[in-house]
Amino acid sequence: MVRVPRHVLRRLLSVGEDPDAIVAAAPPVPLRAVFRRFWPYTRGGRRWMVLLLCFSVIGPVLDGAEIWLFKLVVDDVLAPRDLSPFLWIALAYLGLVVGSGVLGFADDVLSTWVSERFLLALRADVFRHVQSLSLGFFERRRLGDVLSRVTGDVDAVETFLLSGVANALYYLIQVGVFLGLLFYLQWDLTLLALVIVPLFWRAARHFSRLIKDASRERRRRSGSISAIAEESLGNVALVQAYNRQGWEQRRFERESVGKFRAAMTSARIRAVYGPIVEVVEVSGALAVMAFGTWKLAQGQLTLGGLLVFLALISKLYSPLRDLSRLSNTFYAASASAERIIELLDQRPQVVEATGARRIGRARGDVEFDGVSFRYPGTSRWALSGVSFHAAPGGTLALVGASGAGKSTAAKLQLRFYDPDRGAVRLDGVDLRDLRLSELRESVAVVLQETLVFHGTVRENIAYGRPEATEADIVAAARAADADEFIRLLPEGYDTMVGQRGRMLSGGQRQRLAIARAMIRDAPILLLDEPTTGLDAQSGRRIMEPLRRLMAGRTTIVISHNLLTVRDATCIVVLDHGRVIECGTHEELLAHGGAYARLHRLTAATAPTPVGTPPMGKVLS
Ligand SMILES: Nc1ncnc2c1ncn2[C@@H]1O[C@H](COP(=O)(O)OP(=O)(O)OP(=O)(O)O)[C@@H](O)[C@H]1O
Repeated sequence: MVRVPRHVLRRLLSVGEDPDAIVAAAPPVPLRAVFRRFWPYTRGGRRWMVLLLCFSVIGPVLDGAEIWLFKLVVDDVLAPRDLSPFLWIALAYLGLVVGSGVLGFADDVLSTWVSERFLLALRADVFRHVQSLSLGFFERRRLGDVLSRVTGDVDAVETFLLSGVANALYYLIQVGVFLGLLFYLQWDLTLLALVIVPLFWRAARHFSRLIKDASRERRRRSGSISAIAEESLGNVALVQAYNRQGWEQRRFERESVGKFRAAMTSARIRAVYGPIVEVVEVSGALAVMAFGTWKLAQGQLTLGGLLVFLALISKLYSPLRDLSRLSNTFYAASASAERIIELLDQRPQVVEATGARRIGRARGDVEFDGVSFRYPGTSRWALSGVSFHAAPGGTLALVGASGAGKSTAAKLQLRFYDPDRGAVRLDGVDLRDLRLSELRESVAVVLQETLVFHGTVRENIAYGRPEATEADIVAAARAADADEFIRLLPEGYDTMVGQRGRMLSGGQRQRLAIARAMIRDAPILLLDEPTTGLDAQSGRRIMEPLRRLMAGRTTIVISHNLLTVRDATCIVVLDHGRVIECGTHEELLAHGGAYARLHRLTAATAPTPVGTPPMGKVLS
């Protein structure tokens, strides 16, 4: 016999390490913990599961009865050559077939219903949970991997919990029924047939572990593939402009090859496992046949009895084999379950305090009081002892070099993160004591990168306030100076703007964002570089709607556009996370510091303040 060296076998049946893992594998979770975790999602379908269980008992009983009828045909009709009992045996057989058909139909429909309901509940909950996570989670994780968990891995959990359990029970019941019949027929032959069970069990345990490793690697690679696809297709313009298609392709292929290898390892494990199980099974069947033939010769068994016994043995071995295979399926599916559990175990960094306060409509008094903040996992302070105050209706401008901490301050204002030291207050109340939904309702944002959803212009504006009427939408669009261009679009307010608003120009997207903020009618307005990416003319064009939007609201504006900054009630100059200057335009000019330097330079380089070079280049 050819001996395969151990190390070759190990290499064939196990997955290698990946030193440059794009997506890390989820921590292992014991099978029992996986069950406990997902069992609650079966709520609502449990009584139907009991019914399915009854079907599982009835099914094998009907199967057993069919085989029994075969024994009667051999022993009572064929052997004595007597046709008289045939009619009722034939009728019983027909009845059994019809019964099995009806049962099969009910079983198929009901089990699909139970599984799909389970998936519905789980998927909705996973998505709800992911939505509840703080911005920090999404800034750390690869979006594609999260998507692959929410879609692909969720389905695998169903295999684990419902189909898996249902099948396991079904097989167990089959084994029980057939074992009962076999013992009734010939207890000594049955005992001999059962010798193979411990062998089955050992093989299943060993191979399941190998399968689990390979499946874990497969799911991890699926996550990496989704992540790369999402990143490169989402940034297709950048990829093409920099001719990086080849590089992206190689990254994608590297992960795909990883998945392919893991799939091949799984296939090899299953391929080795199949014949091993078969050899065990055939040995058992042969032993039974030999002993059975001896008993037949001794006259201790009829021919019909032996044939039925052998038919039942194959019926018994089939669920036994399926049971041992199922353990492979269980372990494979548990690799996906681990990825879902890891997702569900993520806790939002920002949580609403119990008994959080309601403030109703805020006045718009914003205060940063000695705020220091470090992004999780970093050692540098993004903000350090930052204090400023914006009175209701006032405009506070945050200026500073790139990386000075302006957007971070905006994130803290929206409570995407909590400060490590100090406090951010709204109307004198620490944001941590406020209801999160009320805080967010108090703020309307217009971001640097305007977010436009795939949908109509109308839907995009109404996103700021879903209950807005048609008149509100048009009024907001007019105030945002967007009504005119919207009416020129092919279908006016019903025009689809494409994913991320691709059908619109940068300035049009920006005006749509202003209309959305306008309709929200919040007391606080957060403008993060609202004129970035716009040419001088478009930049100037949105100034007027912006001013209309800012009127009567507390505005925090992060801008390089000195037109907005000049009018601010207070200008805060940030540098490396610290406030280095603070005052009105005139005060800061008179002070002759960083702001005055910037102003001199921008005045010298640009005729109008709109479209000036980034302040970062000057301050840093
Ligand atoms: N999610 C993050 N995780 C870790 N560090 C971050 C994160 N976001 C920003 N930083 C770091 O925090 C610092 C402040 O960044 P921030 O985005 O607030 O700067 P900014 O003043 O808004 O810059 P810009 O004008 O270029 O938008 C930077 O050093 C940046 O590298």
